[in-house]
Amino acid sequence: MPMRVLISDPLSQAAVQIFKARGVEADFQPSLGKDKERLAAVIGDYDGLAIRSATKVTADTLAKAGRLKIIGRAGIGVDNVDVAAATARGVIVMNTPFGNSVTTAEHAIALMFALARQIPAADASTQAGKWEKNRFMGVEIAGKTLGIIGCGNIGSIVAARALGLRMRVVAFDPFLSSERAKSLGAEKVELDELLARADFITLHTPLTPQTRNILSAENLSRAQKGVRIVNCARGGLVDEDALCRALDSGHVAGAALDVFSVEPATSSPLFGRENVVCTPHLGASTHEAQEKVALQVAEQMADYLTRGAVANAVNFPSITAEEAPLLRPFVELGAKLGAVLGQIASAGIEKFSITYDGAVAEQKTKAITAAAACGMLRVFLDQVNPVSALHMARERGVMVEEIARAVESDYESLITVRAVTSKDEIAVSGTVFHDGRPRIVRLGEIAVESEFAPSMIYVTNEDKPGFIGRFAGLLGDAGVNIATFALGRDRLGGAAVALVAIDGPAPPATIAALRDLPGVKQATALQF
Ligand SMILES: NC(=O)c1ccc[n+]([C@@H]2O[C@H](COP(=O)([O-])OP(=O)(O)OC[C@H]3O[C@@H](n4cnc5c(N)ncnc54)[C@H](O)[C@@H]3O)[C@@H](O)[C@H]2O)c1
Ligand SMILES: O=C(O)CC[C@@H](O)C(=O)O
Repeated sequence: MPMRVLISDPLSQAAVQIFKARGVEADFQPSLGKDKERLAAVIGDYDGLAIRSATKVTADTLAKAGRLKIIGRAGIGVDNVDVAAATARGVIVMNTPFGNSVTTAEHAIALMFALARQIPAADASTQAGKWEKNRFMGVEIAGKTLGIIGCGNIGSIVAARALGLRMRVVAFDPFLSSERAKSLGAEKVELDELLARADFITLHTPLTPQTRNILSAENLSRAQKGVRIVNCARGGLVDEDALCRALDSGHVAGAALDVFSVEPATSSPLFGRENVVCTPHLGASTHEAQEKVALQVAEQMADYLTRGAVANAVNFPSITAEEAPLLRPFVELGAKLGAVLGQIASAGIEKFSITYDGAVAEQKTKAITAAAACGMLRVFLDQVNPVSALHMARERGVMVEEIARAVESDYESLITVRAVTSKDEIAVSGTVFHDGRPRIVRLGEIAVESEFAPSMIYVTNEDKPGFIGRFAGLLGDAGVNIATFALGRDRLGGAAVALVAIDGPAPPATIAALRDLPGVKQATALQF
């Protein structure tokens, strides 16, 4: 039976030709993705689903997709796909990480000019026959400072364009090395400095727990008076209510938004303001970019469906069918240990190392290393996959080291991941017992044994009487149910760690309150 792909969003028709040429049947139904029920009714007939951003692939949709093997996103963000549910069902999710970068960077620059010269309001006024020459006084771009939050593919292109416009560029990105910043012609700074110096701020990060509301009321208040903000990345990076208040007070002189916390955004308190420019998530919408991403996604999907080749998958490590059963639990362990490092790191990671002790050192450790680096990077980058993780780490100036030793330890196999940050060094070790389940067995130098749970809290504190009672009491008062509680310390009265599995994600307010408990040095919510 021929492979069948459904194209449920408005992709370039060029994709259909590629599928046909590769012997894959393609149904082009570009508005189907907006109709959740119709999509659920037909999805069971397809091996592949090619989408942009309108189709929401939920766990419910996936539950009806018995035949589905692959979801191809013609674009970057896969936040409209429940990747965890797809992974659980063995469905590969792939994207096209670079095809629309230039186009989106150009949109950010276009929005910056629109803001600086009030072009939309001036256009409306002129076309209404008013000729209000004195009403629209703009600001010059040259000589101004552009603050780029998130300097990956798109942020780097924006930096190059801004330098060409004779702007000064400062960038905040925990994964940007000073050398890389220098080669881009930008100055690497911390967020506070960026806020204090930027005349224009442009956002180019994925939406993650760390970046949600990165422009919060507090951070907006730290920005220069008269700052102008551009968001072409993801809704949710800017606190929209706080932005309204800052625009009302005049602290923020203007904002240009391509993305919104709820999309489609058909109403918003931000609408109707002269100093706000809005576009309906058009960042990637050029003929050139759409042609590129459609061709690329069709090639990648056809390659997988006809030859089993995987490229740009966000949820699939490269392991052969024979290696899979032996390697899978260690790959899972590596990914989770990496995710711990990424989440507890308090500063940019400069070096990442992974040490294999015992039997695991004889395995195909490259796949585990890739999974571990991917787990760490995925905290910061939404399109990283195990195949690209090491390349992306190096590209961001992170040194990666792998050490395999056939030495004896307390465990048959022990994996330790270690990160050197600009502030400190952190390490976490784990193993897989005979039940096949990965466990943490050491945090830093402190032994502590815990299985992984979807939501956990990691705390480091001074080993003093009364701490555990206060800790558990605080969680209880916040309605947070403890599933398991693992403790360790280096010596009586020394440094202690707690690793607590909880039922559901930790509320940020609870984590903040934990940090205020006497003796607590660090409290971090972990998600796996
Ligand atoms: N508006 C659109 O139509 C459109 C089009 C394409 C991409 N996008 C979005 O633009 C964003 C950037 O895309 P990209 O291809 O440049 O991604 P990228 O992964 O190449 O770059 C993202 C950068 O953000 C940095 N980052 C992560 N967490 C951070 C944090 N807490 N603080 C500061 N920096 C952080 C990463 O280190 C990385 O360098 C994505 O969210 C993507 O979905 C939007
Ligand atoms: O497909 C689109 O129009 C938006 C794409 C963009 O948000 C992306 O993440 O690539």
